[in-house]
Amino acid sequence: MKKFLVVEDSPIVIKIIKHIAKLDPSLHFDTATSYKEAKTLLEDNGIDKYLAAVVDLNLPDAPDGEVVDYTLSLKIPTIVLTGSYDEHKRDEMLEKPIVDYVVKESRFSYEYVLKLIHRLHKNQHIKVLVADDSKTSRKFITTMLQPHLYQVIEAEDGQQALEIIQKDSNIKLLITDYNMPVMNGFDLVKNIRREVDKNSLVIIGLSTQGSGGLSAKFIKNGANDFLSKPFSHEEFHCRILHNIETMEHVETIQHAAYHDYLTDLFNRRYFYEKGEEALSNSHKKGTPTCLALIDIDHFKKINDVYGHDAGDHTLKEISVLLKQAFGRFIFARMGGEEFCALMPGLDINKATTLLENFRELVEDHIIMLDNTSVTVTISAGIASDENNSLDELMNEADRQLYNAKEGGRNQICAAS
Ligand SMILES: Nc1nc2c(ncn2[C@@H]2O[C@H](COP(=O)(O)OP(=O)(O)OP(=O)(O)O)[C@@H](O)[C@H]2O)c(=O)[nH]1
Repeated sequence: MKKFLVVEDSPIVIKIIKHIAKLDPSLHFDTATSYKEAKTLLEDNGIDKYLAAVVDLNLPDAPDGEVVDYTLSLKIPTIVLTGSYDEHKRDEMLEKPIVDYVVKESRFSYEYVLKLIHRLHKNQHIKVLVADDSKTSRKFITTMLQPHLYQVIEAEDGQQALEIIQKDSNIKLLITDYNMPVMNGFDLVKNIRREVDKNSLVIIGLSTQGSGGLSAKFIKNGANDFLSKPFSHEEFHCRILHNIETMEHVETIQHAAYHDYLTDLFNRRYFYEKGEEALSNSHKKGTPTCLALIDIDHFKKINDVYGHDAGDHTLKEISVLLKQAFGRFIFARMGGEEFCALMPGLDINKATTLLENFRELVEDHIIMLDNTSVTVTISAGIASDENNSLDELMNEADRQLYNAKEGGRNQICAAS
């Protein structure tokens, strides 16, 4: 992560920021104790070195927030961190395109500033679409989003917005007006929700106050939230932040629910959910499908001889090879040293060839441990689909895996 710049003359404040930032190894910052020093630092290092600036309003050579104007003039996202709460000053600052205005009240204020820095870092990868037929309104919203480093795209009507979203799955937030030509905001939301759910794209509707429950209608049509015009700088950003963070939390939970903690491969739950779906599609289309159960041979020995950490490392290495070999299929760590792959489109001959290649890949792969290196082998059982259920395929593959183990391991057995 890029560095941030702290412009602050109080040694105590610098010490607190240093202390809190130390707890997070991804955070790095430079300090300047005056306007002059900040200027020299930015001229010497270049503005691209900094993600953002955290600026005190009252410095010996800049007593009235002059550094804020300076960093903003360089288009550096600027967070004001001030010791005094002055309502007038605060309103004056929030008129400028600053990221936020934070009062040094407690440890939480500093933690909040560092959270903002992380947010700015993440925002760089978030695409936002602003749909409004009024150029002035679009510009107004874009101007509020840009200091927060979002990638902003604009659309002039609902139809244009829909087409942009259909083409670009990286758009994570849509801010849309209601009244637009060609397609209005409600129809836009309804159309989007046929394809993209609330956890993949946040939609915030814009409604004008006194316009007869537009906000509720937006939500009923599938928007995550709404903003009533006119809204304040802080309300705008709080709503956006709240919704984006909720989406990110859901993403984290979904990832944890479907992935194995050690290897980050998909887990049994994912395999059964996606596998049933894929198998039923294959049955409908009449395409062949094979299922392989793969098991590392004598894995217990790795743990016993080299320790549990070496065992974990081996599982991770084999998982990387699995991703390479089965990346286009549905595959998962089912538990322990057992993996499973469902291969729609492959008949038994093609599946056997793929598994044979994988067996050789594993056999030839050298796993580096702390003081030594090892190789392992795998055995696998393959079952082919003859309108069988996933459980039946699994049982047959398990019988074939048993044969492979009994036959001396390091081999593939397939149901004929
Ligand atoms: N390090 C590590 N070991 C694990 C993990 N999950 C399961 N194991 C170990 O995997 C070993 C599996 O041993 P067995 O079922 O006897 O199988 P094996 O030694 O591979 O022998 P065969 O399958 O018959 O070739 C056990 O010792 C488990 O403790 C894990 O996440 N990490």
